[in-house]
Amino acid sequence: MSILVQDVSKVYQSGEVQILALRKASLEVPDHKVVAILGPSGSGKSTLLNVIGGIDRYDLGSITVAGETLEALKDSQLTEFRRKHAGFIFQQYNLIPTLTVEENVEVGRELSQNPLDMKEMLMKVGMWDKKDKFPSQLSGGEQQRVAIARALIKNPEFLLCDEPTGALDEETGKKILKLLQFVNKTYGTTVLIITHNQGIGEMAHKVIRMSSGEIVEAYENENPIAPEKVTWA
Ligand SMILES: Nc1ncnc2c1ncn2[C@@H]1O[C@H](COP(=O)(O)OP(=O)(O)OP(=O)(O)O)[C@@H](O)[C@H]1O
Repeated sequence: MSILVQDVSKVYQSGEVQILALRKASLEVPDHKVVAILGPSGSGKSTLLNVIGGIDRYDLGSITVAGETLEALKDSQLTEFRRKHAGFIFQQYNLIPTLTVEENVEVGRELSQNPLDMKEMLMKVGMWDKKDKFPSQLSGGEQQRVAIARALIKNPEFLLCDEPTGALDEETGKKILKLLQFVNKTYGTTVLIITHNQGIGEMAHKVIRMSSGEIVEAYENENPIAPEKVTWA
């Protein structure tokens, strides 16, 4: 099992107020799957992704990812885990504006002991011919492709995507989903996608729905559909 989350709870302290962002969440994700995480704003989706990826700590429960039990790791080991195993994609791309496409992807490469080839990576995401451009010279979809290349060049086992198509129109968003599905098939990367778009669940092997910090529904799709057929909402 590539990801095993067992009864995980997380509390945020906001002044006097305690917010229970995760309530005994449990989840199993086998290797090489695409998982969609659905749920309303504030339901705990990002918190779940962040604890799985080792960005955040949790208060109770256990998470095992790629054979590592995360609550047993010291901070430096958790950083090492994150660098080695996890790639992150965000809605707002988070590219460095003063670096070119190639230099941005190089940032991801430098984090890895075993990186993939730069040219191959930029060809795969369709950005080789724009390798010397700066982020401001690219469309949103192109910037997201660069962000995907930056996350992938270190050859992570997991790609954790927080609203990867949230800032994109339908046509561009579907191209990004197609790229994520391609990555899953080609490299065997496990892909977790947070989305408000219910339709994206149709292309996932597994769908989970969150509400008020709980995983209230989990089901599997026997035949995930192609991203271009996803109902866009
Ligand atoms: N750093 C923080 N400090 C305090 N509260 C937080 C923090 N991060 C998240 N929360 C709270 O925890 C709860 C879960 O937030 P989370 O971001 O995981 O939800 P989400 O489902 O990803 O929401 P969205 O779809 O709006 O991104 C919310 O009530 C949120 O306000």
